[in-house]
Amino acid sequence: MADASSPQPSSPQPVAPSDDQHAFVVRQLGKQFGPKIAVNGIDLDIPAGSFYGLVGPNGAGKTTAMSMMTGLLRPDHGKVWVHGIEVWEQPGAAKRIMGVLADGVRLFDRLSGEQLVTYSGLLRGMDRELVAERTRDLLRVMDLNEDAGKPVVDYSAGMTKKIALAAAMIHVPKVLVLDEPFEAVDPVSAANIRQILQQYVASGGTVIVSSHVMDLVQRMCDHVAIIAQGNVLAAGTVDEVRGERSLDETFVELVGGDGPGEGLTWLRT
Ligand SMILES: Nc1ncnc2c1ncn2[C@@H]1O[C@H](COP(=O)(O)OP(=O)(O)OP(=O)(O)O)[C@@H](O)[C@H]1O
Repeated sequence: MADASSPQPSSPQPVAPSDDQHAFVVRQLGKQFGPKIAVNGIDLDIPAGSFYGLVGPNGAGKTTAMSMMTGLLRPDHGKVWVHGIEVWEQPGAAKRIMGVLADGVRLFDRLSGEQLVTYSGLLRGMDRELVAERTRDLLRVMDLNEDAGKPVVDYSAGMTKKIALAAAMIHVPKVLVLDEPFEAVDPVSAANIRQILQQYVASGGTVIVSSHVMDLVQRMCDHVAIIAQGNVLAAGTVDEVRGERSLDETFVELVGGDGPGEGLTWLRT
């Protein structure tokens, strides 16, 4: 029996990373909404220069985790460092080195696409001419030139995703955190965006994407974490996580793919 006078093992304390090898270090990060534990004290180590996929079923806690990692949603507990900067201690410094495509966060959608991207650059304190030059490039690669003058509120879902992505990139952050960047985006634009992100990673940047599309994550990412019910079930390089199987098979096995049983017996024609 443990001696009551001897020191008791304390719960693991978040430890600040002392190196710059990690874009993100996440320790014991948690969030609860009423009775629902959305994120259950997760740990993640995201190497600098990696293309990192966060995958999980609907409601797994991906958006909640990403929001806490990027300073958009205050955690109940735990800590996050981005390139060694503690996000909730130094939010200004942390946000300066991040570009974020958030899910469900309202944009200034009365602005035109061009104005929105320009505004993002100017808010970051960038030089006006540089902003104009990069805005032109971003609108071109996102295939939004023709709609540059249209209010974002009138954009389609895919166009809105692309303009928000452009706004997240204009200041050349060290880390891009993108929640479902390809959702609703057409295949040609998605291929362009993938190529841009791959070049960005090759130049030393880090990309973290959430996605439900396992095939895409397997092809595009070098690291992956599988999240379900607020817990990290597996994390590492894509090859470590999937082993001999496809990522899709690993995902279904880890997350549980019993299927709907008899399904909807009445939905027959
Ligand atoms: N603001 C909120 N209030 C109450 N519950 C919330 C809130 N945000 C998220 N949740 C709940 O937390 C859980 C995790 O949600 P989250 O949006 O993080 O999942 P997700 O993995 O991003 O899902 P999806 O892939 O469907 O976007 C869900 O059960 C969701 O209903």
